[in-house]
Amino acid sequence: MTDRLTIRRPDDWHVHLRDGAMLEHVAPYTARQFARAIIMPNLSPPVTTAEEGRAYRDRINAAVPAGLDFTPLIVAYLTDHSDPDEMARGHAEGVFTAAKLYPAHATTGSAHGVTDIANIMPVLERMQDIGMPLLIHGEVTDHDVDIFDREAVFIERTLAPLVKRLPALKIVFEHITTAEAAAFVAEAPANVAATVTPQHLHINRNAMLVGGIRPHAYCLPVAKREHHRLAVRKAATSGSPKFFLGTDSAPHAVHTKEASCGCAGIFNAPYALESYVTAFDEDGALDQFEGFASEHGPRFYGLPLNEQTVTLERGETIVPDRIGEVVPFHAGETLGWRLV
Ligand SMILES: NC(=O)N[C@@H](CC(=O)O)C(=O)O
Ligand SMILES: [Zn+2]
Ligand SMILES: [Zn+2]
Repeated sequence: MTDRLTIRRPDDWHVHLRDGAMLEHVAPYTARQFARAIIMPNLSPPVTTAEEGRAYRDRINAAVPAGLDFTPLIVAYLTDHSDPDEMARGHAEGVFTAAKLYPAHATTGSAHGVTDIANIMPVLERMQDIGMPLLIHGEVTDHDVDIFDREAVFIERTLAPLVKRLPALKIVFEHITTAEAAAFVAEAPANVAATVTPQHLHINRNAMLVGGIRPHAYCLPVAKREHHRLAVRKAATSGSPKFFLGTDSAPHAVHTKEASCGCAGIFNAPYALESYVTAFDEDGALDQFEGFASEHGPRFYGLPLNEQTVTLERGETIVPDRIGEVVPFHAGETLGWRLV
C-alpha cells in the first residue's frame, strides 16, 4: 500500500478566483497547491479585452502571498461581439492563454455570453489558426431541455458539429459530468480534452437532494446520476492524456448559497489535492494521479511541466465547516490524505 506520493507540482486548469475581497480570501488556497492556474473570466463585468486581462492578472498577483510561486493564466470571455483581432493580439502578447465560451445564461456570470455560436465563428477560426485553445461550458440553455440533459444535448447540437467544422481547434470541454461527455472526449481527436472537478468524482445528484436540499453540493453542470459519476471517474483515472485536473473551485458567500435562489458553485480549492487523491486511491489508481494532476494539462496547452514537487501522505485532513464567509467542499468531513 502506498502511503506517500511525491509528484510534480500540479496545475489547476479551471478555477474562479473572483475579484476584490473574495480574491484576497481565496487566492492563497490555490497558490499554495498549484504552480499555475487557468483563471476563469466570468467577473462582472467580464474580462473581454487584453487590457482588462492584464489588469486582472496584476490584481491576482497582488493577492498571492509573497513567497508562493504561482502563475495565473488569463482567459478571455467570449461575447457575441468578440473581435478576432483583439483575441489574437491578447494571445500574441501573452495575456490570453485561451478564450472561454459561456452559452448566454448557462451558469453563474454568463449573462454576457454567446447567444449563438454562429456569432463567434470568425473568432473561432482565428483561434484555430493561431493555436489558441477554446474552453467551453458545455450546456445548452433551451428551456425545453431538462437541466440534467443539458450537457449531453450540447454535445449533439453544438460540440460535435463544431469539432467537425473546425477539426484543428484545440478545445477543452470543461468540468464534464456525464458518461456521454467522457465517451465523446475519449473518442475525439487529440486536440479535444476535458477537465474534471473533485465534486464530480465524489458526488452524484443524491448528495444535493436526499434528506433535505443541500445548496453547497449545487454547481453547474449539476451532478448527475451515479452511473455518470462512475464514467467520469473512470475517464479521469484511466491515464488517458485527454483528461486533466480543473477544480472549478467557485466560491460564493454563504448567504448567497443558502437562499431561496441559491448560486451555483462549489468552493473546493482549500483541500483540492486531498480530495482528488482520495478518489484515485479509492479506485486503485494512485499511479495515474501525477499524469492527471501535473502532466496531461501542460502537454495539452503546450506548456512546460513543472519541475518542483509536492508530497501527499496518508493521514487525517479535517475539513472545517466554514472558511471565512464560504462553506468548503467536504465541510465537516475527514479526508484520508494530507498535503505535506
Ligand atoms: N460551476 C459553477 O457552478 N459556477 C461557476 C461557473 C461555472 O463554472 O459554470 C461560478 O462562477 O460560480
Ligand atoms: Zn462552467
Ligand atoms: Zn467554472
